[in-house]
Amino acid sequence: MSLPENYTLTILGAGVMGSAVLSAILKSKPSPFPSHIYCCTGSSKSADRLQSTYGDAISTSYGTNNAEAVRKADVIILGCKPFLCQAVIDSVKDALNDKQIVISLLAGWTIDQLSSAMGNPNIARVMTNTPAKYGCGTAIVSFAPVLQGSESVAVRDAVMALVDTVGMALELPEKNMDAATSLVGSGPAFVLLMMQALAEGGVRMGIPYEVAKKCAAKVMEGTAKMVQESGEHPEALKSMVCTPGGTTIGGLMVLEDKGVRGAISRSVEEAADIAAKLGKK
Ligand SMILES: NC(=O)C1=CN([C@@H]2O[C@H](COP(=O)(O)OP(=O)(O)OC[C@H]3O[C@@H](n4cnc5c(N)ncnc54)[C@H](OP(=O)(O)O)[C@@H]3O)[C@@H](O)[C@H]2O)C=CC1
Ligand SMILES: O=C(O)[C@@H]1CCC=N1
Repeated sequence: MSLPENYTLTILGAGVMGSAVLSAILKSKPSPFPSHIYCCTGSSKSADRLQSTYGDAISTSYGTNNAEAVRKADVIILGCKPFLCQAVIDSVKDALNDKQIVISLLAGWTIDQLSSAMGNPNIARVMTNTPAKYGCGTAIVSFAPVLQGSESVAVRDAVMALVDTVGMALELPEKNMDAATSLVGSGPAFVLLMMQALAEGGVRMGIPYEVAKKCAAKVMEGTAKMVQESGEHPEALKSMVCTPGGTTIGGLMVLEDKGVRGAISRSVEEAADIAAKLGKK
């Protein structure tokens, strides 16, 4: 199984995540590149907004007109909210066929659920995040059993190339997807809370907010880069910051006293538990 040369891509539910992935694809121009991209929404207002943002790189539709865009699709990126998924699928049911490749961005919906709802076994389940829009997102990809064989290597490569445009795409078994939903999908919100708290600490001590925000963002960016480039364990890098009797060890002791480390780890666990329940509602 492989993708047709000039394939058509339809994003069914091109909201925050669907359009973040669209931006990444348009910017990176992966190969093979779709010859036509359709973006489907629920409302005319959202369709108009997408059309004015992306111009003639895409065609848009909404509501009952989405069926036509879905009928033409070789690849469908499913980007609706989990609780609307069944209704969205039902609204285009007659336009679906079992040769299409479906890339789901949804939290909670398993490959089995998607497969039976869409009448199609060719599912790639993806969890990515909002930084995708800027090409610095993360994505975890799991393939349905029917796409795991050597005869589907071209499809897997095409899907990975498409998804890798968000920044970084890694493959994991589906059993890790709820954890990935939390770590990768929700992760930016957890990090933003930490970033805002760092900035506010600076403001509390007299630094103007705009400067504090820039510093907090750059400290996080720089620290992330240092972890990636050095390959060192974060604890080893952390100990290099701690001068004996100095400022950092004092600040870290407050964080440990308040249980921040456990709270962050448990927030990942809590969000993953919620993800596991989302598709069952
Ligand atoms: N937001 C995030 O950070 C992340 C979200 N996700 C997952 O991504 C998915 C989408 O979330 P998000 O992008 O935030 O949601 P949005 O609400 O931003 O996007 C949903 C999209 O679906 C469209 N839609 C609604 N009804 C229909 C319909 N009948 N037919 C076609 N399209 C329709 C909406 O159009 P309209 O605007 O007209 O209503 C909108 O474009 C979710 O399943 C979520 O779990 C995954 C990782 C991160
Ligand atoms: O909050 C949510 O449910 C979605 C999934 C991951 C990020 N946002």
